[in-house]
Amino acid sequence: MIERHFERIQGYTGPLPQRSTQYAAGYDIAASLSTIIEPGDIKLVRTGIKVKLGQYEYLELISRSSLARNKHLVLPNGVGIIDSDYYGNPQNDGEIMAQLWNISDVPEVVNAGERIMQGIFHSYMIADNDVANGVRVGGFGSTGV
Ligand SMILES: O=c1ccn([C@H]2C[C@H](O)[C@@H](COP(=O)(O)OP(=O)(O)OP(=O)(O)O)O2)c(=O)[nH]1
Repeated sequence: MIERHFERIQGYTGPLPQRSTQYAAGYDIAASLSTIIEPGDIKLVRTGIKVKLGQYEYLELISRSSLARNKHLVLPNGVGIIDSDYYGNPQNDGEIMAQLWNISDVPEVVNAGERIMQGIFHSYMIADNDVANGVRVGGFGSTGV
């Protein structure tokens, strides 16, 4: 059986991500800490959540469309990819981080408990001649420039 589920990072007591309707594709993910993002700044917002994935699976992290409309916060990288080997990494235990860019000219506040992202499970394929054998130690540039 493939294990695929969300877990809390140690110390976080908030809710686990949920889908809001029977046919929603995305699991809504909330900020775990209130964060102020200054105009033009990009910040990593904590979620308190990690995700256990099966082999050849990833979680696609997309912002909720209301976030851009209501708060002028967007993902500068378009989408975030949460790799299965990010789970439990020695740097931050695999905490899912929302990388948010304030495109307005006023400071914007993300409140703890506010649903900001959605996570969608996907599977992927690899090439026949794939030789990758590195071990992930973190995220956000941990494998080099
Ligand atoms: O929005 C994001 C994007 C990435 N990550 C985490 C999970 C992912 O598995 C890891 C690496 O992401 P990515 O491969 O996109 O970043 P990179 O800049 O290539 O860094 P690395 O060298 O660590 O792979 O960082 C997040 O928490 N949120």
